[in-house]
Amino acid sequence: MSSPTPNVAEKLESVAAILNDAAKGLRAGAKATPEQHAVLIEALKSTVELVNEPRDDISDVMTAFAQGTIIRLFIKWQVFANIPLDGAIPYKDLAVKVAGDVALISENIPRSQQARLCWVLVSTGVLRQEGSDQIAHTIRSRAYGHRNPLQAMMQMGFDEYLPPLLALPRYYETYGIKEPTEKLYTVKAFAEGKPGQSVADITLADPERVATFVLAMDSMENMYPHDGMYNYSWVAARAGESPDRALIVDVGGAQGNALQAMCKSTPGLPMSRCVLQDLPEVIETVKKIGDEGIKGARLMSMDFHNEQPVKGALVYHIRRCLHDFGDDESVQILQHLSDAMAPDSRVLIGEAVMDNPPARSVALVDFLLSTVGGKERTVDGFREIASRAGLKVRAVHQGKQRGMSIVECEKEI
Ligand SMILES: C[S@@+](CC[C@H](N)C(=O)[O-])C[C@H]1O[C@@H](n2cnc3c(N)ncnc32)[C@H](O)[C@@H]1O
Repeated sequence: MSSPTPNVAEKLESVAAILNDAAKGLRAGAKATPEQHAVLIEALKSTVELVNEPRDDISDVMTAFAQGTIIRLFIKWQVFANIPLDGAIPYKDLAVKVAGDVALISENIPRSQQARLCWVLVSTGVLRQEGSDQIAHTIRSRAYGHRNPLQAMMQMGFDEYLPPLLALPRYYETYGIKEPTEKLYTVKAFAEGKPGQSVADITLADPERVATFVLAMDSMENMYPHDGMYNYSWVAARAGESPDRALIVDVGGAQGNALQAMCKSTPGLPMSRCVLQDLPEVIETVKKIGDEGIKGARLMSMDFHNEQPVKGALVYHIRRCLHDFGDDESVQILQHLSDAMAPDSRVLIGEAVMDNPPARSVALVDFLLSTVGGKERTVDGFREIASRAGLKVRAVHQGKQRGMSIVECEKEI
């Protein structure tokens, strides 16, 4: 490492203080809040980046490639599922168990190969080796052992986003170096050899992909909390005015976690006056395996590219949907809400609002979204699409955690 500059030295001292606090908290038995955890992770990552030299960056990138690929393979081959939750298992027993589940492994992958793959994860602390021949879970690997939102998130990240990234050089050679906003000619469609098909059509053609997508949404709920950004008490206060009026319509609301959080944190806001809207495949899944709480809402299949079927609701909430689309389509989606609104209705857009330059997580998501024709936006970007849809931004409500805000819009009169 070259000698640190004073700035780097100061930064290292400030990280030392953060680490000291974290260690004290651990000793006192306190569980870090999500905000404290985020501060710690950001401090550690940004410090590594301060001292990294190019060869360290390259090594980090290669490690991430290898680790992500092996985790994905191990999910597919049921390797994580066959490591006991407590204690270790000899590599040779694991190979036999996995071979029992997936014939391909016994034929094509020698036992030693499994250890080689495990060793990468052992070297990065995802798995733990005991002695010279046994392997065990760590807190970082257990979640990949069974079907759950985090496992689905990892699977979706790899399967849905890596192929378009690998296709980017060819994509730009083919279409030229410009913003990929064409909804039928996305990087994803190109990567899958399906130019001319929308991302939704490509994904919806495969029910397994949809199921993984729906499940992965659940883990994103924790990454993008609902609470603390917007106070819905004014909606509850108006519930008695007209009993037939929908109070909140959650457009593209997936399994309804946002509605559940709103009703839970707002006394007097009844779920029965809320509407959960999503594509038919998603609404059917919610009807079958959704939380009991959300089944109290009106569950409505729809397509937000078409006319909004619920007219005059007090609030149209649309969270983490517009970022999947370029400006023209987002304007069209907002226009359908604008057309359905009463003069006192509000549209609440839940999205990351980008700073310039944006935080790491927002910049990353924005880049990934570019492969499906979507984008994150700055406040001005939201003002522009709102105004094109006949709406005016009243306020931007920011949460404690960066990465999610509510952009509150009203009809422009
Ligand atoms: C990124 S998810 C966001 C889900 C949820 N609002 C949240 O904040 O976690 C986008 C949602 O939009 C839904 N969606 C996509 N296209 C749609 C369409 N044309 N009409 C209605 N919903 C759609 C998806 O099924 C998915 O549930």
